[in-house]
Amino acid sequence: MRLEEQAAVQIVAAGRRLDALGWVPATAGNFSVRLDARRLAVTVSGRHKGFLTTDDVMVVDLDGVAEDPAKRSSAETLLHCGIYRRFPEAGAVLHGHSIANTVLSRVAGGSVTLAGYELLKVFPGLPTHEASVDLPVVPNDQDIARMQRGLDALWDGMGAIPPGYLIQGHGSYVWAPDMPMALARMEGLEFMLRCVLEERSLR
Ligand SMILES: CSCCC(=O)C(=O)COP(=O)(O)O
Ligand SMILES: [Zn+2]
Repeated sequence: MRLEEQAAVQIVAAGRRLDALGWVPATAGNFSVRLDARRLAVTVSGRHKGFLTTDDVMVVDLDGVAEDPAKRSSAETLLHCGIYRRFPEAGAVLHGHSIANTVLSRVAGGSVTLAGYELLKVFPGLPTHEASVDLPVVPNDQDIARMQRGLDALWDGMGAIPPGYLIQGHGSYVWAPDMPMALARMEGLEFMLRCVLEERSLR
């Protein structure tokens, strides 16, 4: 199977998985896989991510320019490109809109601290639960290029950058070296966000 076809199959399967978990309601969410040093496979804009076919995946370059100009890539393509440009180890990117990530992103301020959870081990460099990750929360913006510039400025000022972030009132982005690992990170992250939400509701 060609690299593009393999990536499309992985993206279709990821959509089914995240839809089953309720994290891509309506036409929310978008996914991508890096193909090589300058290209990625990404979802077509506006499709329901639980019902994707391989035709709903297209190829763009790291500037977001489509190989097939007849297709329109995700409205958030430049956020995927921003991750692949910045993090050479990133091989797959997932974006979802869960209730937990949306609610927490609205009440959290500039970051959500995840501390003491066994599932922190899904993130790189955290071999124990005795760790803490400050997940950045950035303002939502319909100007995606401007949002990416804000992220780049934020990352410039950070030491260790966690492989994910939240967008206020919008959703989460997570990346990893490949799609299975990106799915694991998203599931781990969403589990911890749900825990944070439930713990807050007990206070
Ligand atoms: C109805 S969801 C609004 C757009 C969005 O946030 C999203 O994740 C999906 O956009 P896309 O263009 O990738 O389908
Ligand atoms: Zn979105």
